[in-house]
Parts: sequence; C-alpha cells; structure tokens
Amino acid sequence: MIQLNNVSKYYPAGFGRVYVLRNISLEIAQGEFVSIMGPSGSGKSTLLHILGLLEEPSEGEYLLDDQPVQKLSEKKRTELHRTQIGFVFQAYHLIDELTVYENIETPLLYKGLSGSERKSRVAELLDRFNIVARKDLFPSQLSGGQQQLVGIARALATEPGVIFADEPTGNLHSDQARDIMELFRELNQKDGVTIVQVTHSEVNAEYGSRVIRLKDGWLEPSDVKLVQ
Ligand SMILES: Nc1ncnc2c1ncn2[C@@H]1O[C@H](COP(=O)(O)OP(=O)(O)OP(=O)(O)O)[C@@H](O)[C@H]1O
Repeated sequence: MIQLNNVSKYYPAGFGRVYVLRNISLEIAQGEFVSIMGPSGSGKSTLLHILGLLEEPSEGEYLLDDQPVQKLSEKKRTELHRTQIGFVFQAYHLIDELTVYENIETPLLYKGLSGSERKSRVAELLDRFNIVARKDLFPSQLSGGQQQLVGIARALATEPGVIFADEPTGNLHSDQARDIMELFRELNQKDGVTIVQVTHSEVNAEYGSRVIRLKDGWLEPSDVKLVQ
C-alpha cells in the first residue's frame, strides 16, 4: 500500500542543507498497524507528513497504492489526500467555530456528498463513538479525550484506507489514551484500516504490530531493507 524508495527531506541552511530524513526506504502493507518511534527531532513527524501527503520529499519516490505520488497532478494528489487518507493530530486541530457535528461533516462537504448521505454518515460516526449527545457542542466544551474522538471520527468520515496519527494521545490522560488506542486497535482489526502512528510511548506502540525506528533522520538498522 505504501512504499518509499530512498526518500530524503532537507531544508536549506546557510550555504548548505540540513537533512531531516535520509535515504528512507520502507514498505507498509494494507492492514498493518505501524508505530514510528525515535528521539525528539529524529524526523518522525516529517516522515508522517510525507506519508500523509502534507509535505513532499526532497528526493526519492513515494508510491501510494502503486501510484507515484509526486508525478500526480496537484488536483489528483488533493483528491487522494481527501479520500484515501485520514490524519489525526496531537492537538486535535478541530475547527473551533464549528460544532462536533459540523466538524465531522466537513470532509464530506469537500468530497461532494449529498445532504442525506452526509447526514447518515455523520449519524453513524456519532453513534459509533458514543458522542450523539454532544453533537451540538463546540470543541472548547469537550474534554481532550472527547475532542480526540471527534478528530478521529472526522478522519474516518470519508472511509479512508489509512489513518496517520501524530502522537494522538500526547495531550491526554492515561485512561483517555488507552481508550483512543483501543479504538485504533478495533479500527485496525475489525475494519481493516491501516494505521501509522508516531508515538513516544512504548505502551502505545504495543497496540501495533511493527515499530519503525528513526535516529537522526536515518532508519534504525532493523528496518533498513537491503537493496536487491
Ligand atoms: N520547515 C523546517 N525548516 C527547517 N528545519 C525543520 C523544518 N521542519 C522541521 N525541521 C527540523 O527537522 C527535524 C525533525 O523534525 P520532526 O518534527 O520531524 O521531528 P520529530 O522526530 O517528530 O520530533 P518530536 O518528537 O520532537 O516531535 C527537527 O530538527 C526540526 O527542527
């Protein structure tokens, strides 16, 4: 589903470059639940942003569902981002001025679904996540755990094949964190959603089936694939 070939990311610095990711080659199969770990500044979020089409690599190739992402038109890439990918942020990134219902509905407006299709999809998600009673509240009226549930419901609205989550429990208490991780496990095991999370927590990583470790922008040796 996901294949990176020799992907690097750098930023200009003075007369040179600072490399954030170096020569990353990896594969993630459909249905996997993968955790990206490593010290602060090792490039985890940058890697996740590239995978989630929020940033572009400086070098190398990214194939998503066998499509070479950089060769797609801007329009196709945006469409891929909107329909195939759900992104969950540590700080939720909900729209403060919109209610819970409206936040979850937003990606469906972009996707161009009819009013009745949107209504039934949002109702299904509210019901599944037990937040029907909170549908008319604004994000500021919710706890962190509830906000993250809304963030995940929003990410799932378009029924993406993969969810990218950047420290999804980083702002939560341990009970709330456990609920969110159990939800991810269920989405992965029951619904077959591929999950790629960045986490600092070994406990969270145990919910997944594989760990990718980064250090100073390099993949740790256990994850380096030998070129054949
Ligand atoms: N736009 C940018 N310009 C220059 N350097 C950048 C830019 N974005 C990120 N970096 C640098 O890239 C490095 C990796 O950042 P990244 O956020 O991917 O690390 P991380 O492993 O997710 O860290 P943390 O665990 O602290 O969130 C950092 O040293 C950061 O300063």
